Order: sequence, then structure tokens, then C-alpha cells
Amino acid sequence: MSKLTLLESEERARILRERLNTYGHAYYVLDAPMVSDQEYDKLYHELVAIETEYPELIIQESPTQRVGGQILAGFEKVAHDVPMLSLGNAFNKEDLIAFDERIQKLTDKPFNYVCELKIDGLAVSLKYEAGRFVRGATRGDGTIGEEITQNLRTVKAIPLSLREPITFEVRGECYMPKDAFAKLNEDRDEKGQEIFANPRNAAAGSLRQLDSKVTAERHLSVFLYGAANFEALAVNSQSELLNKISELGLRTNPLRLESDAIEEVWAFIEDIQERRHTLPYEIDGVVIKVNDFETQEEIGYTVRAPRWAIAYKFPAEEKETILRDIEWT
Ligand SMILES: NC(=O)c1c(N)nc(OC2CCCC2)nc1O[C@@H]1CCC[C@@H]1O
Repeated sequence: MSKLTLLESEERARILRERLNTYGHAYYVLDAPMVSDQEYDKLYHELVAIETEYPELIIQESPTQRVGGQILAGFEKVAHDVPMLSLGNAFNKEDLIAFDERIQKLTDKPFNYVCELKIDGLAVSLKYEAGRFVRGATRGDGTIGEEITQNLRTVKAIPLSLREPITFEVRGECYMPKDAFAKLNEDRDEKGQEIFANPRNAAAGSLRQLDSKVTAERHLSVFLYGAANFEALAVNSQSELLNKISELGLRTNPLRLESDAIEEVWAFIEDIQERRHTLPYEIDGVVIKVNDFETQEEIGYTVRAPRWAIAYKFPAEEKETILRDIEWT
């Protein structure tokens, strides 16, 4: 093929970025691949070749720019504009019913709940400015976190640019899928390295890397479930928020329930507790939230957590389950 001129290369690079971002979204956000890995790699390497020939064509949102440059000496501290709160816990059906009764006393308005899986990862905050991913941070103590933008850029499920040029902050859980966790520990064990106790620790260790090339190899993913300074989204409830951030190209968890009946919430919890081992990621419970944002504000907060939400925690997995799997001779 004859060498493309700068102008032809600029147009070709734009088309390649668009196609690669669409394919990347389908694969990493929707878990629904559109093309083969070979096809994706062919287009990716064509874009790398153009960007190598004409570096002036490189833009921050290019899929080739996910793995950062220099190795950091440390992480900057960042103050969250809006605190990243924690959650009160419920451990049985009685706690859940007591929560529902408290809510009924705190508002006269009719309300319903949104129930989400409680992903067992690391809470993160992603800032987008005019649709571009500009800053990523850990939750830290809820008020002060660590700036880990370079590492979060390597997470393929996190889009470097949104479908609309919107400015807001989105929050969610970054996690390591169970199969990536098993493979990582197998590799570390073979090299005589210390293995991670669980996927949550593995995700935390992967996000605390000063060299983002290491983070890039850890197959991390993310589920987003909250936001801050999100007036631009023009949403009035948790369910509208989840649908809107999904439309923008962000990854949300599809297994959720909307219900105004606590008995239905309980049935959902029991069903998820049954199925949790079949999920490709670890969860440690179900988060139940009053859906409407105005009603959330009416119900309010304690010093550390919302009164309008609760985490139903599954009983800790007793270690014997692993021994139980061993065929006793
Ligand atoms: N881990 C989760 O899947 C999860 C979730 N699905 N939804 C929320 O809602 C926030 C919003 C207001 C207070 C909690 N938080 C979650 O996890 C957080 C991270 C830190 C404390 C909670 O575990």
C-alpha cells in the first residue's frame, strides 16, 4: 500500500479510533464481542503504525494511549469534592425489615428500592470533563483518596471518552474477575511470589502499582453505581442514573431489582445468595437503596453513611467449603 499523506492518515486514524472504541466497548463494557481478537489487533496495529509515522496525530483518547509513560515515585492525595460514603449493614431478614420500617417512618412519600449486587472490589472515583476521562482516584477514607489516573486508564472497561461531552464524576467498584485472580495466583506461585488472599486484595494491589504497565496486565474491570456533581445528567433516581451512565458508555451491573416490596427484596437477596458462586466476580452482599433522589435527601445521612441505603452482607464463606470439595478417601 502506498504511503498515506498526513491528511489521509489523519482521516484513517480517526476512523480506526472510532471502530476500536466501538469494538472495545462491546467487548469490555457489554461483554458482547463484535469482531475476533485478530480483527481487533489488525486495526490496532494499523493505528499504532500511523501514530508512529505521524506522532502529531496522537490524542489522549486513542486506545493506544492506555498504558502510561513514566513510573511514578508515589501517589498524590486528592480530596473528594463530595465524600464517598460507606454503608450500614444488615445481616438477616429482621435487620432488613427494620431498615424498611425506619424508611417508612422517615418519609410520607411512596418510594421504591433499587437493589444492586455488592461488588467486592475497591471503590474508585472517575472524573470526566467534557466527556474525557481526566482523573481517577481511590476512595481512601471517603474524604481523601489517592490519585491513580494512569492505572485506571489501563482498565479497558473504563472508557477514555464518553458518548456525550459531559462533565461529572462517576463512582464504582474496580475488581479483578475470579478467573484472572486464579491465573495471577498460579503465575505468582510458580515464581515463588506471595499469592493474594482474595480478588479484592489483588485488585487493590494492582491499582497501587507505581508502574501502570503492571496494572495493565492484571485484567481489572469495573462496575459503576454512583455519581457526584452530576446535574448535567438530568436524572432524578438511582435507576435513571444507572441507565444514563450505561448510555454514556460506562459499565453497570445488569443484575439489579427495582421493587417497592421488602419481601421481593428479600427474595432477590436469597436468589443472589444461591447464585453468587456462578458469577465471574466476587460479591459480598446486596446494596438496597431508596430509588428517588429527592426522597434520599429527605431521609438523609448519618455522619458516615446514608440512612437511605443498607448493605445486606452474606455470611462469610467458611474455609471448610474448600476442604469439603476434596474427595476424602
Ligand atoms: N460495592 C458496591 O457494589 C457498592 C454499590 N453497589 N453501591 C454503593 O453505593 C454507595 C452510594 C452511597 C453509599 C454507598 N456502594 C458500594 O460499595 C461502597 C464502596 C465503599 C463502601 C461501599 O461498600
